[in-house]
Parts: sequence; structure tokens; C-alpha cells
Amino acid sequence: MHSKEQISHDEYQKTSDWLMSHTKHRPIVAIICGSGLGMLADTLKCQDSFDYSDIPGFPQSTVQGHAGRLVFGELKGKSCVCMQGRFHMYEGHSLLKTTFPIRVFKLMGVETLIVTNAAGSLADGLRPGDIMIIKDHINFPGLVGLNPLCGPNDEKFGPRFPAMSGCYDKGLRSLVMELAKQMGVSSLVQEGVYAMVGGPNFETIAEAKLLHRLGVDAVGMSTAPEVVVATHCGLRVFGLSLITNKVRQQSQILIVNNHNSYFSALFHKSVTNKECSNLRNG
Ligand SMILES: O=P(O)(O)O[C@H]1O[C@H](CO)[C@@H](O)[C@H]1O
Ligand SMILES: Nc1nc2[nH]cnc2c(=O)[nH]1
Repeated sequence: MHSKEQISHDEYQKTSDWLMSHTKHRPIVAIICGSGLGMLADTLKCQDSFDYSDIPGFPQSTVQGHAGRLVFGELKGKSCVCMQGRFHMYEGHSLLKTTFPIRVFKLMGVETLIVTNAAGSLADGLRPGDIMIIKDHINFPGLVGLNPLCGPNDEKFGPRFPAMSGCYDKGLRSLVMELAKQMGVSSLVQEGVYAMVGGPNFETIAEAKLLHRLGVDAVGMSTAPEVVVATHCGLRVFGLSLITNKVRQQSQILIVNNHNSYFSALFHKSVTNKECSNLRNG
């Protein structure tokens, strides 16, 4: 199951040196923009940007909506680097390639990683448009040995057996909750558990029920490998899921003959009734 692929410390260093010699920015924060969130990078001031195809050693983005560009710039006076487009296992990238930028960021002097993603909700209280602050994750591929840290360990980056409890920094989570309150948007923001599945297909109903029973609040196909590698090399991590859809946990058992019967069913049943909620959200 394990790939024989290895990436040497020198290879990460070469990419880091190339980037540092092509920009004056010295970022301390790296942001990975999830699906549909690439515009986060547009808020950076004094930008220097590089197509992934021009950066030595960098993998290429193949997913629609992931531009494939690394953008350096300033956000509120802090030097940042943004990935407009990440790499997913389902694209055929090895997990080492998927997480390649993280170690490059570490060598560039980055201290904090912000990961964002688009995810489906399994929690009743998380609706499309809400934001979930990731308090913990379940790395399903990792649990069966699909982990970027498999293979020889490079002690220069971190230990053979890194702890993952507390990998989503508590201080940063509290700070963002507090900021959401101050901005008057706390009703849209809550903490939860993210699960990574391999994808690229979405969940069957049985899989969705399983995830729900396991305490998963939101599911996606990314993030966990990046967070594992970042935590291994000592980066502070903060993660956000933008909820894009509800994950259907029940078949549509209300038979819809025509629009009238559908709408009257919606109006006359309680909004908390599961069948109706599923129809509205599915
Ligand atoms: O996790 P990000 O990159 O935001 O993308 C999410 O959106 C895609 C599915 O629409 C999957 O790749 C899923 O992981
Ligand atoms: N696996 C998975 N990934 C997603 N990314 C965005 N929505 C979803 C979803 O419903 N399931």
C-alpha cells in the first residue's frame, strides 16, 4: 500500500530557495484556499504571484476552481502566502506531493498554517453558508495507512511518532469565535469535527449515516494530510470549513406526484420533521 516515493530535504529546500529569491515577502502565515475560496488571495496587498507550473518541484492543480497559483502579499500588515488551489489524493497525487507545499512553507519561515475547505454538513445545526471552525479531524485515509508521514522519517522536520491531539490550535479557535461575536456573525460560526474521505465520489446514504453516528460534523476530501504534515513540523494550525451542502442521510421517502402535493407537504409538516428537512436541503 505504501508508495516508495521519497522527497529529500534538499528538494523542499530548493523550492523554498527559489521562491525566496523571487519575492521580497517573508511570510509568517500560509493560507490554503479551499474549493471556491480562491478569492481570499485577492485581498492580499502588494502581491507577487507564481503559477504552480513555474515553481520548481511544485505539483500541478487539476481541479476546476483551483487556479494553481501561489500568491504572496500583505494582509493587515502581516506577510502571507496563499495557495490558490490545493492538491487532492483523488487527483492521483501521492500524499507526499499533496502536502509538498507545507514543508516548503516551513523552510520559508512560516509559523502558522490556515487551512480552508468546502465541506458537506452532517450536523443538524450546520447549514449551507455556515462556517465550521475545525476543532478536530478524523483522517479516514490516514487510519488505514494512507498517510504522508509513512516511509522514512526526516527528523529535521519532526519526530517519527508525532502527537495529533490538539493539532487545531485552541488559542486561535477561541480568538476567531470571539471575532465572530464582535462582527455580529456568531450565529453562522460554530466548532465541529471534520472528516476526510478519499473521494472523488460523494457519500452514499449508508456512508453518510455512518459518518453521522461517528460524530462527524462535516466531510470533505482534503485538509487532514496537510494538517498532519504541518503539525509534524511544528506549525500552528487553524482550520475552517465552508459548508456548501447538507449530506443526505435518508432516501427521499415522500413521494412527490406534483408540485402542489410537494409544497403542501412542506407547509403542513413541521420544519423540524426530518423527511421535509431532507427534501428542502437535499
Ligand atoms: O477540500 P476542498 O479542496 O475545499 O474541496 C472540496 O470540494 C470538492 C468537492 O466539491 C472536494 O475536493 C472537496 O474536498
Ligand atoms: N466528501 C464530500 N466532500 C464534499 N465537499 C463539499 N461537499 C462535500 C460532501 O458532501 N462530501
